[in-house]
Amino acid sequence: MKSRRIEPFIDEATIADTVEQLAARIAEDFAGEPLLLLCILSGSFIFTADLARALARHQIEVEVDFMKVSSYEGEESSGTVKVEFDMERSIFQRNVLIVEDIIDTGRTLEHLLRLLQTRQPRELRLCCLLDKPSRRINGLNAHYVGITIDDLFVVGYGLDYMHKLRELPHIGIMSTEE
Ligand SMILES: O=P(O)(O)OC[C@H]1O[C@H](OP(=O)(O)OP(=O)(O)O)[C@H](O)[C@@H]1O
Ligand code: HPA
Repeated sequence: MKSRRIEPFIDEATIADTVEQLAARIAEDFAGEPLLLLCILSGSFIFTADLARALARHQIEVEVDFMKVSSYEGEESSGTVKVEFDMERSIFQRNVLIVEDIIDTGRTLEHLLRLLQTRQPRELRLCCLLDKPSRRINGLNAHYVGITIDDLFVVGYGLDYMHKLRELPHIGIMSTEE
């Protein structure tokens, strides 16, 4: 039977510093302007909560909305993103910041950005805590990137392995061994 091993990777203090630095940059760019944070469920729920509070410390008022999407490739559905459930608010002529825990291939975000652009936001930007650029299949880049990592499978701080381990306060590298 395979056993699961989780090796410490990014500790709580480093995550907190990273969130603070991201908030400082975002606050500089959106000073005095309203901002709608779009939390992409499920993995981003912890990051979004921390980012929203860090932005409040920088006097940025936010609204928070949620969306759940899944991307899939197949003969018929290639190139689409399935909206599992949509956000409540209109983004027409609003400043929107998509909040993601991780960008891997970039497939999910490429499709989501295309969909959201059709709703004509004033400004649409992307913030991710973790970025795995070596896995990218397209030219997608986030405006705000927390930490760039190698091609590793990471868990914790919202990131899951088979719907588990999201609750870990730090981020670990998961491997399986016989
Ligand atoms: O760049 P990509 O290759 O598209 O991968 C990134 C996506 O994968 C993860 O979500 P996942 O589909 O695992 O769902 P979850 O957030 O509910 O865990 C992550 O939260 C991103 O949305
Ligand atoms: O490294 C990862 N961990 C968890 N979920 C993910 N989705 C894309 N990459 C990852």
